[in-house]
Amino acid sequence: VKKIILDCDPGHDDAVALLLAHGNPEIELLAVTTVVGNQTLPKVTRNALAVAAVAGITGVPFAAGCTRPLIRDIQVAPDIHGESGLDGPLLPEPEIELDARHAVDLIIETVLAHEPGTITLVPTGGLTNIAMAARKAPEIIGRVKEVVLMGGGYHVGNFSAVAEFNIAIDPEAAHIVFNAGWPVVMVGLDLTHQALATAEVAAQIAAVGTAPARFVGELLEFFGQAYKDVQGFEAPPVHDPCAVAYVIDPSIVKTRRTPVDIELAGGLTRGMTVADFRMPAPEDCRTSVAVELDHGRFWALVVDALERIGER
Ligand SMILES: Nc1ccc([C@@H]2N[C@H](CO)[C@@H](O)[C@H]2O)cc1
Ligand SMILES: [Ca+2]
Repeated sequence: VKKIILDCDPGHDDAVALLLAHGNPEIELLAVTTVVGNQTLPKVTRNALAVAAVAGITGVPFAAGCTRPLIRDIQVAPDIHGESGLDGPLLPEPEIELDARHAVDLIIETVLAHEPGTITLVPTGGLTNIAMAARKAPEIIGRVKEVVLMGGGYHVGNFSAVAEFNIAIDPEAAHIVFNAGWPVVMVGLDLTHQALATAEVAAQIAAVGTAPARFVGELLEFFGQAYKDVQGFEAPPVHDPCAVAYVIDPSIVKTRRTPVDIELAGGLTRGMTVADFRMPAPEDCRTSVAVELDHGRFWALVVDALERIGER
């Protein structure tokens, strides 16, 4: 079993990542933390609790984190996720109470409470909480097994020509996370743009025939229309569950060990994850980038998780 902390900004694809983590038997979800990103902190936090209610997630602490990036002003993404951050389906009222701790403290306490090298951090939003945790308690850096994050891209951008949203909204936080010294697997847009929720995928999800599956169907319908209107995609790339899928079964995502650093000063390139593919990768390189997705096995994991969740 792989123990993870999911740090997210739900967000349609964050919601699918949370359901995959909850439904897959290989994953032990130790904590869920929220961070400002797709929408403001109150909205993404409410959305995370709503997804928990849809799937019947209990006994897992949910804590809210940073309300704004370290340096930059808040920049949300209503064009893709809507005003609520999870537009499309009707959102149920929360069924669990938010943990009283700040997300940064929950992350630190959870890592320190478990054996070193047993917890994987899975950030699927901006890296503000993760950076703050590393700064407040540097002793967690050596104890985290690895950071498997959805963010960045070595040949693809969405926030700009060369930068990806999760990195670009808080590049200083990303710089801290990529340079902290723990192993980092960057599941970027080069990979997640292969995770398209095609009509066939939507049909497989609908065939599960449960309320949570219908909820995901409605999420993907809104997400798909937004991606079509705003970014001209025929089918939406469901980014965040790709990071969870890598933790479940690394053979589903081909990676390459490659130095990656974050551009902080550039005009055109601010927030860019600069990957250095020159060979050979330095011996001390602890960052990898995701290159190729097994689309069929990825979506089979998502459908399987929904089947296991059942009617919650
Ligand atoms: N246009 C757009 C903006 C932000 C996101 C969010 N940021 C990441 C993809 O850039 C994912 O985590 C997703 O939740 C997706 C699309
Ligand atoms: Ca996200």
